[in-house]
Amino acid sequence: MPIDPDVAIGAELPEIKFSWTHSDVLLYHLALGATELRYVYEQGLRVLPTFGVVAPRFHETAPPAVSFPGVDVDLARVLHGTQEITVHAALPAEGEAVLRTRIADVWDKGKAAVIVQESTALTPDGTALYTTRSSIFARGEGGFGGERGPSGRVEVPEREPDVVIETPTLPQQAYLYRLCGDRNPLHADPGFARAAGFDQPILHGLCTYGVVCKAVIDALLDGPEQVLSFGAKFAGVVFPGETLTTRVWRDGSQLVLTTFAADRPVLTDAVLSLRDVP
Ligand SMILES: CCCCCCC[C@@H](O)CC(=O)SCCNC(=O)CCNC(=O)[C@H](O)C(C)(C)COP(=O)(O)OP(=O)(O)OC[C@H]1O[C@@H](n2cnc3c(N)ncnc32)[C@H](O)[C@@H]1OP(=O)(O)O
Repeated sequence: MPIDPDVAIGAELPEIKFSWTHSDVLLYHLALGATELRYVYEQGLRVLPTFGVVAPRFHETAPPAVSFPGVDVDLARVLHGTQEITVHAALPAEGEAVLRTRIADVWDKGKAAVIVQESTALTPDGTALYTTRSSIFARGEGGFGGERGPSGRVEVPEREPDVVIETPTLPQQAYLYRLCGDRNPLHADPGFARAAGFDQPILHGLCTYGVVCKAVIDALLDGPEQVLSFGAKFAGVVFPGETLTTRVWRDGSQLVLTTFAADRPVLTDAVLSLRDVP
């Protein structure tokens, strides 16, 4: 059975020990389309909080395998569903850490399975650097008799957005972003993309996630250190070269946002929470 929730839920995945340098951070920022000196030059480098989600596998060159205890799914069926990161302190430009991950839930959506993972990155002295919660949406893998799970909708205010941000992506964005540790052929190989049901390769969800987080920081915040957490649902695919339109509402100590590509929602249920920076 490709999915066995009794085995999967609660399973601990092997720890990942990892380290990163300025060069990794610079490449990550460039792959998001950064041109600002504070993101692309090692002196005075500011680290985007979303770097945390790619840092553990940054040097991976093989396509990801969707194979965990109780889960064995063809990569072509899988889409990134949701992503959240909470950074307990601003990320340094270099360091080392260990990532501990468990499968938190497996939901049965009938036509799909949603596999939820939670991870914590700890520094060598045991301090929690950041935590993440993410899900993958495995098409055609539902119907195993599991619970349906929550719908997880975030209310968007009815008023007009406080700010609207336009962010172009590059035609070669996915080719660049592959160098940040996700060599899923879905983002480069037209034949693989067609077999997965798309007319052309699609952009990595985590690339959209990083591009939008950066755009919001640059438009509205004092810097990346002000982000406590950022979570979003990948509600629609983005094709490299499309322009992203992000509608942002201020809501106390958080920002609620929705991102569109053309008129299609691509990031929904998106909330960026602010840290009090002294
Ligand atoms: C170990 C490594 C593993 C590999 C990790 C991934 C590697 C990466 O390289 C892969 C990627 O980056 S893929 C690119 C990023 N992701 C996307 O583009 C997905 C975009 N989303 C979609 O196409 C649709 O929303 C779609 C198709 C996701 C859902 O659309 P529909 O089929 O129309 O579903 P819908 O009828 O709207 O909802 C059915 C139930 O599913 C829940 N749901 C919907 N979208 C979800 C999402 N994105 N994440 C989690 N759950 C989601 C709905 O809530 C609904 O459940 P319920 O009825 O209980 O509310």
